[in-house]
Amino acid sequence: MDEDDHILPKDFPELKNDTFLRAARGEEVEHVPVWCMRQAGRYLPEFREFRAGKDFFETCRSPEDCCELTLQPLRRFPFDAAIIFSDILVVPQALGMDVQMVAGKGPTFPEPLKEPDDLQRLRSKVDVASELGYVFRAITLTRHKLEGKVPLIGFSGAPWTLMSYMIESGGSTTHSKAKRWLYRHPEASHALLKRLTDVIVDYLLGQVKAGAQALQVFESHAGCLGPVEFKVFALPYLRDIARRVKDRLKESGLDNVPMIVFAKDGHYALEDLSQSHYEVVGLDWTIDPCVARQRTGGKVSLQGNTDPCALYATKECISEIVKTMVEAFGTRGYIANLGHGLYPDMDPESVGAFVEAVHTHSRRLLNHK
Ligand SMILES: Cc1c2[nH]c(c1CCC(=O)O)Cc1[nH]c(c(CCC(=O)O)c1C)Cc1[nH]c(c(CCC(=O)O)c1C)Cc1[nH]c(c(C)c1CCC(=O)O)C2
Repeated sequence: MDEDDHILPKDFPELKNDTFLRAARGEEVEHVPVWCMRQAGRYLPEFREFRAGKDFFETCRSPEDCCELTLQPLRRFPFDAAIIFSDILVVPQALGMDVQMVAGKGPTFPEPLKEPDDLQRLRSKVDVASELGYVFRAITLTRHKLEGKVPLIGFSGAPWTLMSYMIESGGSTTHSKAKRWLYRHPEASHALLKRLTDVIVDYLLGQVKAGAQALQVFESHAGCLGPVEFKVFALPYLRDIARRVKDRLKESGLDNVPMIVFAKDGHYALEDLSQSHYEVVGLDWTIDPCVARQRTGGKVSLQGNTDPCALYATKECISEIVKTMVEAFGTRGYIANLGHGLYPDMDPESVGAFVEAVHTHSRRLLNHK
């Protein structure tokens, strides 16, 4: 047995940089914290080298590999947070579904859910400790190996986004198979969303117990719903997750952790999202920062929202874009990030320029107050 198998979720090294956590809670900071979605990814040559020839979910099931991939971007850039290397699709796997990562195609479900009867194929009770214990072990190991440098973020996919993958089998532009369920089988849809919610609550709680210091919930497929469907099939479950995770943390005598909801292309729901028990609302790049501030009324911290493609610009341009963004969001209650994940063809130097620009411009603004 590897010595890491004995690593326990206690006696973690003291946190040295809590800027991200303070910004999430709307407290004062010395600079605006920054991290990037998909910061552990294929744009890094060391990531490509490490992952070469290995199955994606095999990697996800190895705590040592997840730890190494989580730490890689932090060795290069002064990010203010780490996000555990894993994937949102480990939850459908825990429910008993087969998911493959196909090179050049992305995630694929060989036997997707087709009709409500297919729900019987799902495990009726999911013991997250045994099905997803490998993620908890990855988090605990990474918390130790991070040496308190920055906080570690855990995450999950949101119920609607996971449901759409389980029905579509993979990526889709219309999501029409999954949306068909919403209109044709609303009861079965709610049954599935409820089951996903129950697993996600246990899963997120387990991540905090294992050492996650913040949680992000990815509603990546909010954009294919409209405001009415979102209110019925997404928002109630997102709310339920935040409320139940917070209640359960309290019951367990654990400290609250900041929770981030990222509903991509879901700004039609911004007001609702800002009142759904999450401390932070993540934004994609299609919304103006000032409008987002207005519509969320200072109730929550905001995270985002540089267009990932802005990283194809020159260093000087990136700096200007970041300056405008930080000035618009303001330095309080703000976490800089991209509006979605980094792409594999991006230049690591541009990521470095982005991080540096956030720190430099925000420090300048804060020093002039
Ligand atoms: C929808 C979604 C997925 N996974 C995730 C989402 C939500 C965020 C979003 O909206 O993008 C979340 C995710 N996936 C991954 C992370 C790790 C942490 C990080 O952000 O650095 C996170 C937070 C690793 C990953 N997950 C995946 C990769 C790339 C594949 C590889 O490493 O071999 C990584 C680094 C694979 C994956 N996983 C998924 C897709 C669509 C793909 C294929 C993407 C592609 O091929 O470009 C599902």
